[in-house]
Amino acid sequence: MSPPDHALCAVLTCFLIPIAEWNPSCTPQAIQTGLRIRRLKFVMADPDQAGRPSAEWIDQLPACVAMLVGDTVRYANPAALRLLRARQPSDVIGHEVDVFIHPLDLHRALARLRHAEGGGINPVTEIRAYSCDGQPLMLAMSSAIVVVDDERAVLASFLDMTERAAMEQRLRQTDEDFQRMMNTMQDVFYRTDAQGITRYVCPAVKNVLGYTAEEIIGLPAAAFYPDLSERDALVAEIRKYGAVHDFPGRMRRKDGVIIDISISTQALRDEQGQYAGVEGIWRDISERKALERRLKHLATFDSLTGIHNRSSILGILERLLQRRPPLSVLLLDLDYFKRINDGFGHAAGDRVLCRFVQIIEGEKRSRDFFGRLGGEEFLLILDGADEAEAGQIAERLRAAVSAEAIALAEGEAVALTISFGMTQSRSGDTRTADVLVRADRALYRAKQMGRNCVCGESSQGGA
Ligand SMILES: Nc1nc2c(ncn2[C@@H]2O[C@H](COP(=O)(O)OP(=O)(O)OP(=O)(O)O)[C@@H](O)[C@H]2O)c(=O)[nH]1
Repeated sequence: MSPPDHALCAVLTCFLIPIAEWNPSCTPQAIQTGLRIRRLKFVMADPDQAGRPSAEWIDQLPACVAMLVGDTVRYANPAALRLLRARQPSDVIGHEVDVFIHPLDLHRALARLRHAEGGGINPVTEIRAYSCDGQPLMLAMSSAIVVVDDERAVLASFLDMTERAAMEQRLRQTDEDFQRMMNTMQDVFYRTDAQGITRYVCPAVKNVLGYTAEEIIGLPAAAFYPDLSERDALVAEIRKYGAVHDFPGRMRRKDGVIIDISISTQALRDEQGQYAGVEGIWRDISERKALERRLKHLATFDSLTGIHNRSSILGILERLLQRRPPLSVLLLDLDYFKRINDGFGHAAGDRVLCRFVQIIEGEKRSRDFFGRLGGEEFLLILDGADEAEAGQIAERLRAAVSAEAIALAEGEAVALTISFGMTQSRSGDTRTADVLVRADRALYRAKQMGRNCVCGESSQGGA
């Protein structure tokens, strides 16, 4: 094989092998044909006639082939002309090669084309190029020096990589966008496989759980749940509905602290439709949960004394009224409380209120409900207590309060007494007001009778 035969064969083989994979009609036989380079004849004089090789097989090649003499294109096969969007061969043939090469790649490309002085084959390189109508192209080019008709020429073969380059660029861009998004996310994006092993987790996991993504990837997601039944419930829900939104859960941080999270995630399916894991987001909602708990507490409990507030205790009473009697209700009102405020100040009055609540909390039964209706008026619900039992309990509470000299900050102490109005629920009671009106009437009588006593609906009260 002469050197030009060898060179063309090698240059074309660089591309024909991949081309053969794309186009089964391009067989190794076609590559073999490349050995007939000796029979190429080029008409160098007329550009329109130039480059008509006598061997027509080269015109049939799907690979783009061009021949340069000096820097001028002397031959381009139809595939090359199509790629360069030539309307006729003279759009390419007879032109300087630099017309078709991007200025930033020109130096490198020409150096490559001229490089094969030693008779070697230039390895494939990618260059940016232009078609005849100025469209940008990305070409993969290989070349070799050949001698044709005693003239030194460069044989170049190239493939259109424009689509692939654009696709790679899009992929790179998509990947960069994804990484940027992941790096700036506050929430944790994650993916597990069908076995629940964490396959991806974004860097935000460091802020949320205290672990780096590398520490977590490869571990079972279940390892971070303090209660496995919570994770099982999540997975069951995802398998059932395909996705969950704002699913409540908890996770254990690296420092052992349990945090509240919200999970929005969906099931992944493989090509056969089989469950392949989950992909979604955890959001650290510890602050939100703490705020919710705080708001709920504020909405339920009295801020000064910590017991049920008015709406909460009346809600409990309403609920208990639906049940069967016996149910007793005590209305408690501090006696002459205004004098304490006036004599020792409002802050001392607050201290007395708090201590009074502590005494009642300590004396009432654990099943009883105690709440502040407002000011110095309180409600105690004695579930399951009839009139006799309720009377005994009320008397015990009254005695406990009056027995204590309540200490004030200034080293002083004050005596406190309570008046009680007591009533029992009746089968016709449907509204809290029905019960409260009777309790209030009884309390009024207790006040009338000199205070520090318990009055029922019919009783005369006693202290
Ligand atoms: N320190 C304090 N005082 C309160 C609070 N809520 C209501 N009070 C006071 O409770 C007092 C209630 O006075 P009154 O309605 O005259 O009742 P009283 O002095 O207890 O007299 P009787 O109920 O008739 O025995 C008023 O001085 C209110 O300002 C509170 O949260 N803190």
